[in-house]
Amino acid sequence: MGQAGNCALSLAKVGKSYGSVRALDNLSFNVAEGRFFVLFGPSSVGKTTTLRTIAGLVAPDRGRVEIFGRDWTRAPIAGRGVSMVFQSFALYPHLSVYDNFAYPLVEERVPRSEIDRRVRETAAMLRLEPKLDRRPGTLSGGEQQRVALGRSLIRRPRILLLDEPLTNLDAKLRHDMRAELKRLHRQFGLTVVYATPDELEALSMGEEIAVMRDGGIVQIGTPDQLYETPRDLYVAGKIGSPHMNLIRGTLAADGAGLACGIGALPFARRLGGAAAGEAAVVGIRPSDIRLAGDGESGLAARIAMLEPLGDITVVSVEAGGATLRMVLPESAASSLAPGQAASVVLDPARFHVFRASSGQAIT
Ligand SMILES: Nc1ncnc2c1ncn2[C@@H]1O[C@H](COP(=O)(O)OP(=O)(O)OP(=O)(O)O)[C@@H](O)[C@H]1O
Repeated sequence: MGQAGNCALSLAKVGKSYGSVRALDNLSFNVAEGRFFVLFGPSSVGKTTTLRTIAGLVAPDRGRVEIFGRDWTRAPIAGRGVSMVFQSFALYPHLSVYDNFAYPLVEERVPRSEIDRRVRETAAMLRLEPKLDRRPGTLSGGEQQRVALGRSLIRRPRILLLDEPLTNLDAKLRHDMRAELKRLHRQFGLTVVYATPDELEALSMGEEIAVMRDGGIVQIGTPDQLYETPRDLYVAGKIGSPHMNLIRGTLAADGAGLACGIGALPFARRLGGAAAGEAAVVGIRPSDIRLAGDGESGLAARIAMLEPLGDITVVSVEAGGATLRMVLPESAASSLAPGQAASVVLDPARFHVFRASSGQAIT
């Protein structure tokens, strides 16, 4: 975790509509200074509109935006100390890397010698010193992305907004840039708000992740919190790969288990606050299912499919009309074959139980 200091950014009940489209709906969250904060959700969920609202490019219809304790809801863009890197890098193609970096400072009428010092400092930070004379068109995608970052960083923003900055890069470069961004964040204690639809990016970079849906936030937490205690089925389905297995059924009269197609699933402990006979969904992570040991009783199943992924294998089994996915070490899966009978054990201590009606977790 970054140092949880002052509140760098606070959005309270922000709303923004475009005609009948509610881009942002009662959106609230705080970001502590120095934090790497991720807005995570699929396309059209409102991530870009949120960033544009923070940057001052969008005026919200309702709510309040505070940056370091000051109200910026209806204030102009300038002076916020916020800089945004867009998904399309939007570099000046006819200018060298040096001049792309220098441009924002020239606009701010910073003295020439100071510009030169900061351009070189920024280039060093992004390992772009040998490329300063080149034009963007002659750089690789990753280098262009670093130039776009540099152009934002050179203004020394207090808050850096990144809108799906790695989308246009190939897989290897994305990996390198994730590490690069984390390094920059750590080294300079930047406050970052990072929008992405990519689960891996969100989990690997975010110290805190806001899971967005329909212009609002469903849950905010650390990667561990979202993984261990998803608030509802939406979050449960978005965090964790392969996805959580979902088994539908009805709650037993004593709240101590689920009656479902694969039989009675006893819970590790009785659930309070749930009605007997209520339709419910039990979620089980693929890593919380294993093969039964010798002589151990388990659920009768049949191997349906094996997906080897190096060290681990994703094994799909069929049991009682349901398909369950489990993750096994490669060594444990190597002797398995599709069609073979298997006995599997589900860990009741790791069950996640949700109301079928609302999708909310029952705790
Ligand atoms: N200027 C605009 N005019 C009309 N509708 C808009 C405008 N900006 C955003 N919207 C709509 O608001 C909703 C949220 O858009 P937004 O770009 O914030 O989503 P997003 O989560 O960033 O999506 P993506 O991952 O595809 O970039 C969408 O339905 C979008 O079509």
